[in-house]
Amino acid sequence: IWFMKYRDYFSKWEQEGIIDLKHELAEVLMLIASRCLLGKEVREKMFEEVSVLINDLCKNGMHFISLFFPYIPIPAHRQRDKARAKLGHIFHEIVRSRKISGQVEDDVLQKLIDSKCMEDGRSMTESEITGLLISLLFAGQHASSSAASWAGACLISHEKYLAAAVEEQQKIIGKHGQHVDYSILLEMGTLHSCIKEAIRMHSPSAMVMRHVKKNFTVQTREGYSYEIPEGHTVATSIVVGNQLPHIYKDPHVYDPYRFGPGREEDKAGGKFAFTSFGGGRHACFGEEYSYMQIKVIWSFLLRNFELKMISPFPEEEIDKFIPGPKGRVMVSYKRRLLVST
Ligand code: HEM
Repeated sequence: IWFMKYRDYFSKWEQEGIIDLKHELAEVLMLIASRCLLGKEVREKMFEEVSVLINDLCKNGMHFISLFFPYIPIPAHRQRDKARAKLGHIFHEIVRSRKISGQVEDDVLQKLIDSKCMEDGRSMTESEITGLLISLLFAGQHASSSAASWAGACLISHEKYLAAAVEEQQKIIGKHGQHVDYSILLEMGTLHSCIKEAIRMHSPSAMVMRHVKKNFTVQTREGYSYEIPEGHTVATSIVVGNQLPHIYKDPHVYDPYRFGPGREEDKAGGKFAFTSFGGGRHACFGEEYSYMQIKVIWSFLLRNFELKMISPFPEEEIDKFIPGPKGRVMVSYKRRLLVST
């Protein structure tokens, strides 16, 4: 499904041209989210409307200030709340109409409708389903779109790794032709490392937070001890963690081979060395899904287009808690069809 969606989407590109990579990837990922998460009602009848509302939600609800003061009355929060209310109304209606008509679909929305509460076996209410669906979209779509853009910006700007990723695609085409499936995606080790390195350097999530349920002690590498009392909230910076020089050699250098055989700096660094997807019981459950969809996009683009970055390498959106590349990421493209080596 993903491969077909991407092929359809990118078929509207001309023989050659210039695009804003960030905008294109956000659009195509929204299409995928609407196919896999939201269901055919949104896809067929209200894709435009829902895309605009989700964009409003992401644009206005991702400021750092929202993390600490989520209800502070600022214009961005008013826009966010308006979009959330409208989305709530739309999903409420969809869930209600599926329940009344008995219509069953193969999507995440249906899984939520059919699920039962572990504690008392009851079904979820329409407003609980709506809330979960929106938080899934919020958690997934925006982070994946940021990661896919960073992955592209890093790849296109580093000729050595771009060439290695293209060569890997050529070898895979030699083995499997243009067909791509789950097991073929697993063979794309170089592309996987290029994406992972972009996510390490430009993590879509800035920090992970936990509420302390029991006192505990933290021991630092320098030998200092800190008591963390129950009731406190602790936060760890993913950005700092992913750049620690005792774990990552030359952490500011884009070097996808650091994850490869013989180095595996993330694994050698211990369980929590790579925290872009968090860790422990509440680690991101969309990690594998994200890598898969970003690999499908980038294998498709590498096979079908020659790409060149024509704007400067983007800065981070430091005022957002899911930071993407700041401004537009302008890329020129030319169609090609990659063949095996
Ligand atoms: C590159 C893309 C993504 C990144 C970088 C990312 C990152 C994160 C991070 C850092 C957390 C917090 C983990 C923690 O507190 O330990 C998280 C949680 C979560 N993510 Fe993702 N995420 C991505 C994509 C997705 C996708 C595609 C989905 C769903 C389709 C998703 C669903 C979730 C959910 C539901 C949680 C909450 C888990 C819990 O609290 O138990 N994420 N994600």
